Amino acid sequence: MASKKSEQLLFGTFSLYPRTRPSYRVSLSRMGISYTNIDEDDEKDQCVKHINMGDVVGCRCRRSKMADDSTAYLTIYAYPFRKRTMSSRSTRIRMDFTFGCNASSSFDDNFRTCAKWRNVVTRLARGQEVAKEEVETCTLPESKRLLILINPHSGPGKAQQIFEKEVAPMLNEANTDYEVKITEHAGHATEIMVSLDLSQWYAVIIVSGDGLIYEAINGLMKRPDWERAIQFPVGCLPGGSGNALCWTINYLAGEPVGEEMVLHSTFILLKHRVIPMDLVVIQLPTMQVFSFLSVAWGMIADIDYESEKLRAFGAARFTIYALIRILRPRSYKGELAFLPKGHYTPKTQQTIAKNTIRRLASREAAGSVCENGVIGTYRTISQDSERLRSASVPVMPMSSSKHQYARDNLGMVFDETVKDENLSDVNAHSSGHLDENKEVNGIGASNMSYDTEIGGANGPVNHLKSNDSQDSSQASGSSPYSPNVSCSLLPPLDKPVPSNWVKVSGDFITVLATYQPYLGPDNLFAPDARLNDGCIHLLFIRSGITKKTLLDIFLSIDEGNHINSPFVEYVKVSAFRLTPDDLSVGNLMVDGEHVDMAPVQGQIFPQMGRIMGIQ
Ligand SMILES: Nc1ncnc2c1ncn2[C@@H]1O[C@H](COP(=O)(O)OP(=O)(O)OP(=O)(O)O)[C@@H](O)[C@H]1O
Repeated sequence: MASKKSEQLLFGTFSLYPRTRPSYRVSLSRMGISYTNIDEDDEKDQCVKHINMGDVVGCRCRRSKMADDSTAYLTIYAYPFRKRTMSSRSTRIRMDFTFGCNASSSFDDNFRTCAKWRNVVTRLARGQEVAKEEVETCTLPESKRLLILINPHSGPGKAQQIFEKEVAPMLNEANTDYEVKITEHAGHATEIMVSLDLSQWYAVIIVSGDGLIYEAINGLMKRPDWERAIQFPVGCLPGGSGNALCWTINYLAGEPVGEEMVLHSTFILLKHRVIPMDLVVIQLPTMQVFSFLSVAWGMIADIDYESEKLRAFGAARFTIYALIRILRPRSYKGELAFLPKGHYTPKTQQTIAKNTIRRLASREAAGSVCENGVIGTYRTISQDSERLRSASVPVMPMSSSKHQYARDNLGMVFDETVKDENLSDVNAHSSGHLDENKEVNGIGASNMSYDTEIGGANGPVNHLKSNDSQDSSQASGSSPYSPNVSCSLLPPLDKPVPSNWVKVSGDFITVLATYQPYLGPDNLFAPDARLNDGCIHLLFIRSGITKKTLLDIFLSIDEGNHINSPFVEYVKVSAFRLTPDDLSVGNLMVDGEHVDMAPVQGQIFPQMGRIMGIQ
């Protein structure tokens, strides 16, 4: 396996722009690109340098603006980890490497060489397999556009600016075609997803907070073809104030969280991976929604909803409001019922094993290796190291016979939108002779149609099929729930839960059902949760604890240590029901959206959706 990764696929002699000397021997393997100075006169800089394929997002061929220059250029864009100054933490930084090919006196020949390298590098950077015998004929991956939905009012109102300044340049580096739509009103993303011709797009990318992701997912579920539509990949970039799903995706991908979030989230998108994501069907008396994040009641819901008035503070609004609510705690009466995944033992009867959480300690990246074209990161967990992402591969094979969306082969487009500042690292040392926008007539044109896609949607998951044992009232046509998803574990809300469910009643400070580790910046509520682990992670805190204890619990959420508290019950379940006693007080939040206070129940639907991420 190791030898296959290091197998040399291509090699050649190049210069390193902007200099024409020395010459470098450059070789390409599945692990990356290595280059060594082979100019005997130049004794400096003789060591082998390596660009890790896992760090590469894209590659472009270019030519000089000088008409008589026959050199063709290959620019590789990579985002390796670098230690931050004055910090033990690492974040990715942008680097570009431009190799000049001048082996022939003919520009066309040199360009063909660069195009061959570009095609192989682009595929490897996206984690696609390239066999040695395919190298000579390898083309760019097929292309479909990304639909970018931007909410101009999310978070501090900077989503559009963030996209234009930080995201668009990276998409261009990776030759990714996209179209931007700015949402015009609340509910617009739902409308777009209800009527979108999904076959024309690779994925929808939400540049907003979790509210717009919720709209997009529920828009897909409103379609007559919802069973297939819900498999349409959704990606996200942090433009809101909470951005819980972005935190989760970065965390589970082994990328840094909380620093340079836009850069790291975009980096993940450019790997073009799609992975399954659990959804939870949430039923209230008058509606049914499809949740990807959480249901919160009590203190956590109060912080989320009532801190809206502090929106201008960005993510800090949650911390400020949490402190206010810890000083003035409220409790709420109700009954919580749930169907545990295994045997449930209340916390008071358990031995609390402190410091045993296998959390991912995401800020302690210790190094990186490349595997399957994706960088894998070792993170320090206590004294051990745990390998993340080693098995990361495209979820949906390109050749899947179940692929439902017609492939869209776009013609060659030389990207006119790439601005000179994308070349700044190179041009800073040059007289700006490279001309990326100049069309290379006829050369390799058939190879230069490009594609943002490696996967696409798979066929629908069978667990969504109707189930006759489902509650009859919902199947009878009198149900307010649409579409008629088979919730075999959930009785009608006005009927008692089955006897194998556990019931807990009394006064609660908060109840949280979540299916993602992060629920917001530094809010690692369920450190063990994964995007597709088939579990609802149910946490609840009962009243009767001191403000100091409550403060300690909240202060330990950023590392996920709160689940070790004897006062925090934590259980993995398949379904739950929450019945508040008094519907006139408190807040109920589904995925951060406020809903009318009412009894609520939910059931997990493993791998119902698709998300762009790396696992
Ligand atoms: N053009 C618009 N004008 C007003 N509201 C909009 C517009 N586009 C979308 N919305 C609404 O804005 C709401 C808030 O968006 P979103 O949740 O994405 O951001 P946020 O609340 O800042 O982030 P987070 O949920 O991460 O805290 C959504 O419920 C959405 O319906």
